[in-house]
Amino acid sequence: MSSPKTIRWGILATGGIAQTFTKDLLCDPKTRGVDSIVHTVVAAASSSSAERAQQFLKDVGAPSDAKAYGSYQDLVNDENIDIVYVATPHSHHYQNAMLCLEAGKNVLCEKAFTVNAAQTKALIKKAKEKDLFLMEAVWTRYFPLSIYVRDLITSGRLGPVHRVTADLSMSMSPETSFPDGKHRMVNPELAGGALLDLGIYALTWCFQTLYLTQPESERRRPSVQAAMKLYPPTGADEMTTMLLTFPRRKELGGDAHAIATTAMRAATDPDGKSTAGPAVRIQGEKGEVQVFHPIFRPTKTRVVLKDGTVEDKTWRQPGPGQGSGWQNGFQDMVNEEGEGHGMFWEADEAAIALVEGRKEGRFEGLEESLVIMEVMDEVRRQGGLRYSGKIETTDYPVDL
Ligand SMILES: NC(=O)C1=CN([C@@H]2O[C@H](COP(=O)(O)OP(=O)(O)OC[C@H]3O[C@@H](n4cnc5c(N)ncnc54)[C@H](OP(=O)(O)O)[C@@H]3O)[C@@H](O)[C@H]2O)C=CC1
Ligand SMILES: O=C1OC[C@@H](O)[C@H](O)[C@H]1O
Repeated sequence: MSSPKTIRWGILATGGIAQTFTKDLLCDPKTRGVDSIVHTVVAAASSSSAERAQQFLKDVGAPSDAKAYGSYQDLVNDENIDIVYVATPHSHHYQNAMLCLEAGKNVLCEKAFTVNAAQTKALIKKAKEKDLFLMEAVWTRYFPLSIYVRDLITSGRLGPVHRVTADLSMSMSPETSFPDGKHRMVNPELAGGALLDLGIYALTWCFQTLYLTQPESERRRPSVQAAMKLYPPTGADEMTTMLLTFPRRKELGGDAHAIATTAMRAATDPDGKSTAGPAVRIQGEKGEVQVFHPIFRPTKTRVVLKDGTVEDKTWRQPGPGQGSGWQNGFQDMVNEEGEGHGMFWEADEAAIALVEGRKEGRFEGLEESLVIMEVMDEVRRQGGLRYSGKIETTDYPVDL
């Protein structure tokens, strides 16, 4: 067997998810059955200071020779980096990812990919022009649990799937959690709001079950009807409801419906024990598969079939992780002792793609990311949510 290829990561930004992701990168891939690659962190950059980047590298346990930069430009100039993970707020993804691509770096960029579809299109064009890898970091798509659910659909075990409902709602008060309105969840200057932050996971479940599972030539953009409730102090959306119709040929089951919902004040799982039921239901002619909250990092599925079958499964993340989960200003997530968080699956996918010379992820290609952005554009149009010109623009570079 040939020795594993080392992929050298640069981390752009040092906030909450950058920490969680980087700790996961440093979990040994062999513990999850991956032996063709290993990850290393060669540098991190903070827009605030090199000292902050240095502290970050220490906190995550990066190799002692990893470089700390005080600007994103310095990071992308580093010739020892194979791929950059972009972990800034939504508003900054377009400018930051473009900075990386312009400098010839492959990119894994946090969700939501960009603020709008035009920006996603421009990134795709640039990546193709430069022959670089580009992927939206929708980590959940790469979980074994997601692969299992998609296999249930494509194997025909559920029969033709006609409807999917998916909800990610958090049970919190924005007034209490974000009193000054500056947090990225509610701040329009950071492209905040429920849709781009949380609703994208509800859409992810609709898309990975009703779109990705279709033969490529049969995938069609769904039509959309949407309602949005805006949060008066800032104008970001606090609750968004989407009804999608996925066009499908009669022989493949005909049109399928999906309802994707997200809200700050309501709760998918009020008691934290799933007593209220599943967060996602994928319903076919022979029965359904259910996925339980939280749908960004689910650990539990249930298959319920008309023939009386009930199959429960628990999906723990491999380790050895640094145990902590993460804390993002309104919600803590504590992992089981020794577990990783689960962000390594997407990192493995990106690394393996680099080794294989692929330019996109397998479980959410760039075309699908673009269609999802188009859907979110339409939802925002119907709901009356527009961000400032400076963060909706495709101009580059723009100082944010
Ligand atoms: N996949 C997942 O599970 C999760 C994904 N996310 C996504 O990750 C991204 C970042 O979220 P999160 O890490 O929670 O956010 P944080 O606010 O914790 O971190 C964002 C970082 O971005 C950098 N940054 C650059 N410009 C700005 C600015 N104007 N305002 C604020 N920060 C800025 C800062 O790093 P520095 O000073 O070092 O430059 C900051 O620490 C978002 O896209 C979010 O949707 C978030 C949580 C979970
Ligand atoms: O991606 C995410 O997943 C978990 C949420 O709590 C977080 O706000 C969001 O950005």
